Amino acid sequence: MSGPAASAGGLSADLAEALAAVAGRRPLLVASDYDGVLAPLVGDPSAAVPLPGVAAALARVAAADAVTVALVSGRGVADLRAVSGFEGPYRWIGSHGAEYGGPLTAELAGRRDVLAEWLAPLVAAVPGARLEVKPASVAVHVRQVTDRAAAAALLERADAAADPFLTKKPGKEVLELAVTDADKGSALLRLRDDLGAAATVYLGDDRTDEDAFRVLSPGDLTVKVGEGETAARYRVPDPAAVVVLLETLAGALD
Ligand SMILES: O=P(O)(O)OC[C@H]1O[C@H](O[C@H]2O[C@H](CO)[C@@H](O)[C@H](O)[C@H]2O)[C@H](O)[C@@H](O)[C@@H]1O
Repeated sequence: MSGPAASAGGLSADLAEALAAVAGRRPLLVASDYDGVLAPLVGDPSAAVPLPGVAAALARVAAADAVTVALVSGRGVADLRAVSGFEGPYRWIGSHGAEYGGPLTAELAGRRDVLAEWLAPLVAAVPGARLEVKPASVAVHVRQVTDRAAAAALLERADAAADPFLTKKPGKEVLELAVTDADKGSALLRLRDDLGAAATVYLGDDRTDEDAFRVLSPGDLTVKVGEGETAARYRVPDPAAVVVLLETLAGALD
């Protein structure tokens, strides 16, 4: 991954150069994760709103000729649309890739509901823990659990009891148990192929984004937001730097 040398606006000089280079490739796919990238992490998932400037920068990028913007989230698409407030000609990929072109089947919802019913009493027993029922998964959130030992024990219990037909998706202060094996990497490749994209930009901050970073090629541009090991080529410190990155990309595309 690139070194820390900073340029104007807080982007490293090599990232700024890479953005200028990728802006010349069309069709171009610009895809981003949501939580922790376009919206800072907060205690209540329903309060995670985009940073000022994000919506305008995304719209500028999407207005460029032969550029597609995609939102690729662990959230369900309906939730992502509502919480982000984004409106634009975007591709919406939710539930870690399980929601690609429309809603999921009732059969999957039934399996998810059984799972939610089983997890509910475990979560209710831990003050501050939160159960989020999503289209293809159930998420056990512990960000607001002050007893950290109890938080860890809850996540371990949910992890250990999950049957082999579920896909475990650990994330930031959360463990999701999914009823599909979809992942962001497979969804991103599908979208890239559907669009015939010559290059892809992907921004992400969490473990599930590593699936996307890993499937992309050296000619693509991958950016990890924040600390931690990553397969991404570049790094920015936080969502505020993502706004600068998107504005820089929009400027290069104009
Ligand atoms: O793929 P993403 O768009 O990054 O979504 C990942 C998960 O994001 C949400 O949880 C995370 O953000 C919350 C709000 O800031 C935070 O409270 C929580 O601790 C984080 O794990 C969302 O609630 C999940 O459904 C997404 O899968």
